[in-house]
Order: sequence, then structure tokens, then C-alpha cells
Amino acid sequence: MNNGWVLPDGVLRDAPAYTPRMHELADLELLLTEVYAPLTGFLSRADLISVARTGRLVDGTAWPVPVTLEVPTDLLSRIDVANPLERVLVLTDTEGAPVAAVDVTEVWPTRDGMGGVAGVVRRIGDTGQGPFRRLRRTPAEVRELVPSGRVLGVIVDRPLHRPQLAQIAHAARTLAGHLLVLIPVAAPGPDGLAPEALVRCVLAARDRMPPVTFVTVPLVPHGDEVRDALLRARVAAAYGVTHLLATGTSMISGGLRVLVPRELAYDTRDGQWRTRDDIPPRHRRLALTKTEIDDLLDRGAALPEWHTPPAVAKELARARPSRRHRGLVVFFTGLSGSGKSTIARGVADALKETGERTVTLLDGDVVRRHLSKGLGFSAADRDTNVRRIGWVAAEVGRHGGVALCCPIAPYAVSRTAARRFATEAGADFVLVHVATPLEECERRDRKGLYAKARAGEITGMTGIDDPYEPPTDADLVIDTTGVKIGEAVAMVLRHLGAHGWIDPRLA
Ligand SMILES: Nc1ncnc2c1ncn2[C@@H]1O[C@H](COP(=O)(O)OS(=O)(=O)O)[C@@H](OP(=O)(O)O)[C@H]1O
Ligand SMILES: Nc1ncnc2c1ncn2[C@@H]1O[C@H](COP(=O)(O)OP(=O)(O)O)[C@@H](O)[C@H]1O
Repeated sequence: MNNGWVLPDGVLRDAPAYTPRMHELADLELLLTEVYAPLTGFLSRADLISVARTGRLVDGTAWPVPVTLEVPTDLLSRIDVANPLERVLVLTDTEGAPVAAVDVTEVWPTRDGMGGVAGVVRRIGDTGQGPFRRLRRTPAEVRELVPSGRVLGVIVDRPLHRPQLAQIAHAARTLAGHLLVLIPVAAPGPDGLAPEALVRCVLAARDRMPPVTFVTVPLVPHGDEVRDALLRARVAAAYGVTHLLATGTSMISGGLRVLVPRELAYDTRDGQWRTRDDIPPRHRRLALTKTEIDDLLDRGAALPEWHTPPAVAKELARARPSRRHRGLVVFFTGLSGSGKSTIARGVADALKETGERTVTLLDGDVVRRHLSKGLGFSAADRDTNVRRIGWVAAEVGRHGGVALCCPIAPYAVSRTAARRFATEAGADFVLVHVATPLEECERRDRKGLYAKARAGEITGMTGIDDPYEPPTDADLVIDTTGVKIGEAVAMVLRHLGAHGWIDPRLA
């Protein structure tokens, strides 16, 4: 898309550059590939107000969601909207490679240090690489691939098991149309599956589908269920879908015809999936719920073949390995001297002795000497320190290892970030609050820091004159006062064993 907009190279070279946030990059790609047509850029303030009020742009075109770009104000100070040669903003991908230029026609303050930007976008570079990139087809490419006639669209944001596959096959047969499967990939799906894992699961069901074309779409929710459903329908229509298969509870069509599938159940008499009410109760097996499926996967049990094609089950088991094989971050938080390192070391030793898991210990001193070298104890530095630890721990978890982290981690936001990093990496996260009270930590005062802080020789000591926010989301709380070290370690091992992360006999 270049919108007839030609610029001298020098203008692009000197223009300020910015990497938008993930959801903005997703919108950008949909603008550039004309999936969002007739939109050609990020919306103006007047359009945003109009969309919020009426679901229409100022010119009356129906448009369901805000499509916005926010940029730091210091970059905006280099933009002069009155001068076409000085109002160009270059947008780069997460690696910093230029993707698009915005012809900025309006800017306005949004929140502290950030401003909204409106303007037409033009592609100036590739949107880059990524798994399954070849499936990011443009509407024009899809139209080439799909035979003329009716097109049944299904937006697949969860793995397909036999009941959904039977619904799709039935709808395609009824419609006598080609099947177009759209897979949203900009962010983890509602089941928390990484996009590439979702695509693998969907492709694994390919031979159970009627003739089909797959497209991955960088579609992210914009925060309103009804409007997002309208957007999905619009996007489907842009790809040439004529009929949309309703999934979940959403029956919103946005002008498309919608097919509402019946609830199917498994008939044990002949192994067919058919309308639930057509099967006598004693021969009827209902589809497994998400909780039942997760529970089977967590325990490493095979998903039953009557419910899930083996190829899909295999991909799901890879995406969500049993807890005994899944990455795990055990994150200890508490005051200095509460016992975090001592307990973590005991847990590490126990795991190393059995050899059942690989262990990385991200201990305070070592971390501060290497990973966080140069950081101090200001709020910002502590936050950076904890996020770095959380990031590294998540990478350990991504590869199936156990990471044990023991920073004070006084701030809830930093701990929440660490939890998010782990979850996004497909690992589990256990927060252990070592809740030994200050008096006991101070009594231990292994490094003499509390005494120094009381004497006023040092400042900013956690618990004395620096804050500690006790967690409200701890999975395990241990006060080590009067507790033997071995018992505190055993409490953690028991918790890990009871929830399936390690052999319960280890405790
Ligand atoms: N001002 C101040 N406040 C708290 N702690 C201090 C401070 N200055 C140095 N130390 C020593 O540093 C250790 C804590 O570092 P952390 O990396 O765990 O802290 S944080 O999570 O970044 O807040 C901690 O060690 P541990 O006792 O092993 O926790 C302290 O001994
Ligand atoms: N049940 C217990 N668990 C852990 N540490 C204990 C326990 N009882 C006494 N301690 C002592 O408390 C101190 C805790 O120090 P450390 O593990 O370095 O704390 P932190 O890492 O939280 O700063 C150690 O000297 C340890 O021997």
C-alpha cells in the first residue's frame, strides 16, 4: 500500500523512528495488507470519538474498533504536522527494521509522556520473519487460492478436537463451499497457547477437514467483546468469506451470514459425533471441557482418541507437556535474611540428587555480581533487577528446566512481570513468600546490614526505611521462625510434589 504518497529518500532517513507496541504492530500489518480496508491509517481523534459513540467513522463508514498509535512525546516534538516533509514517522518492527512510514496529520496528548498519532501508513519494508510467516496471506493472495463461490470462514483460536471438526465438516457440506480457516496469531490465544503451537495444532487436523485454505492473521482483541466480534467478521469478509461459522457464544455477523452449529456429542454405538439430543443419554459422551483436557495434559495422560485425533493430541502434548516435564519458575520473595537462599539451595540440592529436573539457581549475590552488575537499590534498579531475573528464569522454563529465584523482590509489579514472562514462555510459576517477620530477620542479621541501617550508617534498607509489599498472590507462605531448614525445604518440595511438578516421594 503506498496511498500515492511519494517521499524523497532523505526524508525517510532523517525521520524519527519508533517501534510500536505489539497490538499496534498487529493493527499496522492489517492496515498495510488492506485487511482493514477502507482504513488507510491510524484514526484521527474525531474518528475515534465517532467510532466510540456510533461504531462509524466521521464519514459514516461502519467501523467497530479504535485503531490507534501512541508514541513518546519527545519523538512527537520532532514532527511538524503542517509540513509534509517534516511529519513523517518511521515505524520499525521489534528488531528495529523499518516497516512503514506514517504521514502524521494529527497529534494529541494521551497520557504521561505519550501522544496519539493519526495518519495514513505506507509500507517501506518487509514485515519480517516469524514462524509460519508463509501463512500470513494477504486478502488478494487468498482470493487467488480460493475457488469462486461460497466460502465458509472459521476463526480458529483454539485447537480443534473431533466435535469442532465434525461441526466444521457438517457446515462446509451444508454450504457446499470452500473452507477458509483464519488463525489469530498476534498474541497467545484464549487458552494461553503460543501462536506457533496453535498453528501446529490446527494444521495437525488438516486431513480431517474438507478442502481448506489456512491464513494466519495478526488479530488482537481491542477490549470490547461485541466490537471485536464485529471486527473479526469484517476481517473474514476482507478475505472473501461469505458465511461465518459461529464459534463459542459469538453469533455476531457484521453483515455476513452466520451458521450456528449444533452441540454435538459422541455416540458410543457407532463412534459418530451427532446432535446431542439425537443420542440416548446412556450412549452419549459429551465433549471434554477445557479443564478436563488441561488436567489430562498436566498429568501426562493421553487425550482419548474418541475425542481428539492423535496428531492433534501429539501437538497439544508438545505445547503443554505434563507438569513433570514442563518448565517451572519457583520465585522466592521476602526480606533479607528471611531464608530465601537457604531454602532455594536446599530445594536445588534435592532436585539435583534425584536428577529428575535440571536446575538453575538465580541467587541474589551471584545475580548482582553478573546479570545485574552495576545496579543499586533504588526502586527503579530493584525493579530492573527483578525483571532481569524473571526474564532469565522464563527462558530456563521455556526449555523445560526449573529456575529457582531468590531476590527480595519488594514490588508487586516486578513480581507480576516475572510471573507473566514465565507464563508467556509456557512455564509454570510458583510464588513462595518467605514471610519471616522483620524482628526475626533482624535478629539473624547475617551481614550486619540491619544493625547498620538502625545506626543510620546505611539508608534504603528493605524493611527499615525502604518498602516491602507483601504478596497477595503467593502460592505458598513460609514463616521460618522456629522452623528447621530441612522442614522449610520439605514444605516447598511437598507443594511441588502435590501439584505434579516433581515426584511426590521426593518430599
Ligand atoms: N538497601 C538494601 N536493601 C536490601 N538489601 C540490601 C541493601 N543493600 C544491600 N543489600 C543486600 O542485597 C541483597 C538483596 O538484593 P536483591 O537483589 O535480592 O534485592 S532486590 O530484589 O533487588 O530488592 C540482600 O541480600 P540477602 O540477604 O541475600 O537477601 C542484602 O544483603
Ligand atoms: N527454617 C529456615 N529456613 C531458612 N533459613 C533459616 C531457617 N532457620 C534459620 N535460618 C537461617 O536464616 C538465615 C537466612 O539467610 P538467607 O537464606 O541468606 O536469607 P535470604 O536469602 O532471604 O536473605 C540463614 O543463616 C539460615 O541458616
